[in-house]
Amino acid sequence: MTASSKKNVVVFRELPPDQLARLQAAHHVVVADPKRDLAAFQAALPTAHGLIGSSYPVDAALLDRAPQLEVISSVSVGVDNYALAELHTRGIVLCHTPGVLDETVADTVFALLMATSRRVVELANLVREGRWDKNIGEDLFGFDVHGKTIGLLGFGRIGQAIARRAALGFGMPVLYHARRPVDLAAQAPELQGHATHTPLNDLLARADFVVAMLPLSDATRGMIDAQLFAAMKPGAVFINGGRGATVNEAALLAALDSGHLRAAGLDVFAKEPLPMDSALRTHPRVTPLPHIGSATHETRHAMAELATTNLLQALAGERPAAVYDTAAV
Ligand SMILES: NC(=O)c1ccc[n+]([C@@H]2O[C@H](COP(=O)([O-])OP(=O)(O)OC[C@H]3O[C@@H](n4cnc5c(N)ncnc54)[C@H](O)[C@@H]3O)[C@@H](O)[C@H]2O)c1
Ligand SMILES: O=C(O)[C@H](O)CO
Repeated sequence: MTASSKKNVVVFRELPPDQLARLQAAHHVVVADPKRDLAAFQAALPTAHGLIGSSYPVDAALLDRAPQLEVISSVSVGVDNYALAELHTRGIVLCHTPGVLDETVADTVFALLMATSRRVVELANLVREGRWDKNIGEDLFGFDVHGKTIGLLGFGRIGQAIARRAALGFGMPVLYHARRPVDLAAQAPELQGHATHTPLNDLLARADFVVAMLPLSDATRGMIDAQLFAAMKPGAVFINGGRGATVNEAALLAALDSGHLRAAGLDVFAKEPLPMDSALRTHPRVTPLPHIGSATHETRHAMAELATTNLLQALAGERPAAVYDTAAV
């Protein structure tokens, strides 16, 4: 890399040292997290050719401050933080991290299935708090996971990884709702005979576990509302591993409080971190997690590595490994 071909990169969320070093070897790098030092971040934008980071909204006003921007590399698979149409209009490439986190996020979702149905957190607290003074009674029994029907809202990369665990590990029939049926023979032959594309209301009426693994878009914002909760089987468990804003949280609380839903396991919320006054934080039948779907050492490193590769490729004028098609929105 010659001095003249070096470009200006702004790292707006911490990267592992080895990935930061890859960027620094090739380009001029400024590390500026807008949540810690907004002024430093904004000062770096006018000359930035590339941005890399996550969990920060990139809107038209921010893009106006960055007239030289060529590429944004998100260290996430979800792209709901980015003004997609603006990026398309301005010819700015958007990269993300599909694939490398599928199995880890599916593990997290399964942890929520197990925790909600077997009351893991509630019963661990009983032991911790010194309340295990006799054998537990039926009032604290759980609900089997194996053999139950799972209904997936969203059957993409991660939805299919959840389906593999459910069908092949736990003997669960899989129903799914997606924008279009998946060609299982070509894309997921191991799920042939196990997973069925199902009309939404039919899925909701039959599933013991309804698992949302949807991206957030204009079409999915607030999609899981009072009507959908009412259509779920009485006693169903609801799990959300996609994005919080796909759910109407007041409607979810009402479905829990009426006893219609057995429990909910949530990794994502409409507002994150979850506000202290949210009833979801302390509800006895909600297992809340702090958006940890992909949060293992191995997977977060793999995401950072892919995002760094994407950025380096784009700045070198090559097609990055994982480009998000902003024209498709
Ligand atoms: N909790 C976490 O930490 C975590 C981690 C990774 C991803 N996610 C979220 O999960 C989402 C899904 O990731 P993926 O890699 O599986 O994506 P994907 O693009 O492979 O799959 C998305 C699925 O949703 C379906 N879908 C999209 N819009 C729909 C609509 N309007 N109605 C019905 N179905 C619709 C698609 O048909 C597809 O089946 C991400 O966009 C991200 O928001 C969360
Ligand atoms: O979209 C993703 O990759 C996860 O939600 C982490 O932000």
